[in-house]
Amino acid sequence: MNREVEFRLLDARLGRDFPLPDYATAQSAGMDLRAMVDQSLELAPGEAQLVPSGLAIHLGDPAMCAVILPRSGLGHKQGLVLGNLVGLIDADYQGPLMVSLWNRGRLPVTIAPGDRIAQLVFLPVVRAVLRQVDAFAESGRGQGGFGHTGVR
Ligand SMILES: O=c1ccn([C@H]2C[C@H](O)[C@@H](COP(=O)(O)OP(=O)(O)OP(=O)(O)O)O2)c(=O)[nH]1
Repeated sequence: MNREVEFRLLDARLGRDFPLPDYATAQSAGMDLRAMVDQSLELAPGEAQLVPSGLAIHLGDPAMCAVILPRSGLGHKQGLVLGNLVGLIDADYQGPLMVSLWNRGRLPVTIAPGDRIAQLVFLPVVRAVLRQVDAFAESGRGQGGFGHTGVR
């Protein structure tokens, strides 16, 4: 199912010098986000910087959110991941989409204007209402967790 999400172009180079965000294949889950920086930037090993995507989105529907995720190739090969590990975009957020880029590798990484640096995935959200109780009804698992079922 396709849902419409409003977005604003904050950088005139998007759609002119660089493609607008789009799905790379018919079944891609993520839209690539580009580094809309004025000039190339270098991330030293261990360094994180907030990089503008040149876009703002407004989901406007509490049953949706979006997440910013690393690109697998960049993360695995160059160690370029996200400083917040995953970026969560709230339905009521209308500001610029920023990408926290973190070089977790051992070598510097150079980012050029327009480089595809991360991906944006839209997800459904279920919002819970908490109900306080004195005790839980028995579930069978109880408090078992953190490996209580063993490794094999
Ligand atoms: O990688 C990210 C993560 C978040 N955001 C924007 C959208 C999100 O809705 C807003 C706030 O994010 P979050 O709630 O995760 O941040 P916070 O540190 O809890 O700040 P706040 O107090 O502003 O909610 O910042 C981004 O642009 N990029």
